[in-house]
Amino acid sequence: MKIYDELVARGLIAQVTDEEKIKDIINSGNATFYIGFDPTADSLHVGHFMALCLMKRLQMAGNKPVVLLGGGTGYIGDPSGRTDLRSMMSPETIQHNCACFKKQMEKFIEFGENKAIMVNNADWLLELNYVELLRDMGACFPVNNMLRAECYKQRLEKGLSFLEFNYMVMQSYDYYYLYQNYGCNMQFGGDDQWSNMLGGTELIRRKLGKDAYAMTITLLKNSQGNKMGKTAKGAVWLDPNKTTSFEFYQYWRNIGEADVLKCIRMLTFLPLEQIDAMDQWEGSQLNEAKEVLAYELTKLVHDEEKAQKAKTVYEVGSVRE
Ligand SMILES: N[C@@H](Cc1ccc(O)cc1)C(=O)O
Repeated sequence: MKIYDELVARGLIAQVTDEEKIKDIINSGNATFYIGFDPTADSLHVGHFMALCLMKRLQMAGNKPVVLLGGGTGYIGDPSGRTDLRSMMSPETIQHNCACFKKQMEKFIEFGENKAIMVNNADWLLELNYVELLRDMGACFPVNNMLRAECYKQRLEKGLSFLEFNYMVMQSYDYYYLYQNYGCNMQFGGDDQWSNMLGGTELIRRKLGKDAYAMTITLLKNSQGNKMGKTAKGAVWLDPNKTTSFEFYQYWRNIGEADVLKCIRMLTFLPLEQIDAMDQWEGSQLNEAKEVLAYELTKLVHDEEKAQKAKTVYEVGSVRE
């Protein structure tokens, strides 16, 4: 099975700009694609993990990943899909968080010559000149379209500042910059990023007369429609100092029966045939499926030994209860 069909079968694709083209490009390993990560905390979380896994899947199919750290966009803060106003981060916090992200990402993605590359948009965004940017790019952003963008929907009722409204321009500029400097022809991101990504493809089309593509990943939601990867204590982090390997294991081991196969499909690297066979499982077998999910993910994020240990501790705990 080619990579595009695998992504479909795993339920990972939400929206695409041009299905046939994207299919063609990623199946033949001709994409140089990027995903941006804003340094909003000092650790990556489950949503980031999904994006990194997607990068890995595409890299395994011969495509070239560009990881973009949002050391520049972090100065603004993406309002997409958020109801609340983000607090502004200091330059020190932004840099610290970028360094934390970098360290964690190196565990998942192979960087180096002919492998993945990492860039930081602080390198080009922070030196932009305001008037020059407005003259160069401003005409490519129809405000009437921007105001209709899905990502601002909730904000238009509650208030959207000019600062946040400009976020889309920055992300679009990134794509335009990476297209020109790295031959980047595709952008991936969470489904809440769709409008920002279209801003970029449109900018490239208007400024350069070229086609560039965008695809979003399905947001991980449970059967009740709530975003997954959150506990009462907050996000499920990848940093073992913030979420221990046991807590991480426990989170996945305790998810709802209705969600377990979907998560295995979307998040693990187990072969699809093996997952399809689990589709018929019911009752106590679903417990076994949860064990598979928790084990596989703990192994990927932490390591095999930690996964084994968490599994044992969990079993002992549930026998005692
Ligand atoms: N806006 C993205 C991060 C991002 C930043 C810069 C980009 O060019 C692309 C993506 C997010 O909040 O998840």
